[in-house]
Amino acid sequence: MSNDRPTTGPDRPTADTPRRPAAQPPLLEIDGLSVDFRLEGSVVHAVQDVSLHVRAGETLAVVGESGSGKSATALSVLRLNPSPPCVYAGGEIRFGGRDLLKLSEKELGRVRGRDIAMVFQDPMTCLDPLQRVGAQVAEVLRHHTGISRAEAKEAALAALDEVGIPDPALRYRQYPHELSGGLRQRVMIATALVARPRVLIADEPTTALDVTVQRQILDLLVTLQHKHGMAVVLITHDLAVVAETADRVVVMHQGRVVETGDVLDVFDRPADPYTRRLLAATPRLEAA
Ligand SMILES: Nc1ncnc2c1ncn2[C@@H]1O[C@H](COP(=O)(O)OP(=O)(O)OP(=O)(O)O)[C@@H](O)[C@H]1O
Repeated sequence: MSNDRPTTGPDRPTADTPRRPAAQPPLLEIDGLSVDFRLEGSVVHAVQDVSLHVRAGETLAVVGESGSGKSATALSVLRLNPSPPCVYAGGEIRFGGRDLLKLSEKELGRVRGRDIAMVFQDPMTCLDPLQRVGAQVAEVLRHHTGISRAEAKEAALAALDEVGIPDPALRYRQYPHELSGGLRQRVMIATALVARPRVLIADEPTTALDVTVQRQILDLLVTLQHKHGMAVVLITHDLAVVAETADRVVVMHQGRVVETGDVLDVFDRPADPYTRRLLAATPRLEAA
C-alpha cells in the first residue's frame, strides 16, 4: 500500500534516510508489564504483558484507540497510576540497570523529573495554579540539584527562553491562568526538561490545542529532542503525528501490544488487522 505512505511534514523519513540513530542498548525497557485496576466487584486488566523499549535520541510512538492502555502503560513508568485501584500485576520496567517497579518511593522520587519526565495533555495537571510559573520551573531544579535560588532562577529563565516563551522575565512572574493554552504547554515542557531528563514521556501533548499551536508544540519537542538527545515516548491517537515525528511505533489494542516496528514499515505493511483498521480510519494518511 505504498500510496498510503504518510507524506505530511518536511522531515518525513524515507527508506533511504532513516531517522533512527544507530542501534544502541535501550535506555528504558518495559518487559511483560501487566496493570490491573481493582474496582469494587470487578477487575480491569488495563495493560496485559506489554513489552516495549526506547533508545537515546529515538522517538517511540504508542498508538491505539481510547481505553487501549496507552496512558496506564506510560504512567506505570513513574508509578503514577492512582493506587488503589491500580495494582502492578507483573513485569519489569528497567532503567539504568534497575527495575523502577521495585524502587522505594524515595528512590523513585529521584528518578521522576530528573531522569525521566512526563508531559500531559492538560498542563494544569502539572502546574500549580497558585504559584508563579517561573518559580515552578526553578523549583524542579532546586529539588533535584540543590543549587542556589539565584542560580535556579537564572536556569529557569533560560529554560523558558529555550521553549520559545517570549519575554521570559515577564512570564516568569505570571500565574498559569495568565497564559494562553499554548504558552502553558510550553511552561510544562520547560518544567519537564529543565533538569535535562534522559527520557521524556509525552501523553497526548497536543490533543487539547488548536492545529497551529499543535504544530508548534510538536516542532518544539522534536527540536529539543535533537538538541538534548533524549529518548521520547509519545502517546497519541493521531497517526499523522506519528508519521511526522516517530521512528518506531507500538500499536496497542485492549491492553496488549498487537504490532510494533519502524513507522515506515508498519504504516506501509501493517501486519495486524487492528493496525490496518486504525490506518484505514485516518483519512490524512489514506489521502497522502
Ligand atoms: N484510575 C483508573 N481506575 C479505573 N480504571 C482505569 C483507571 N485508569 C484507567 N482505567 C481503565 O484502564 C483501561 C486503559 O485506560 P488508559 O487510560 O490506559 O487508556 P488509553 O489508551 O490511554 O485511553 P485514552 O486515549 O482515552 O487516554 C481503560 O479500560 C480504563 O477505563
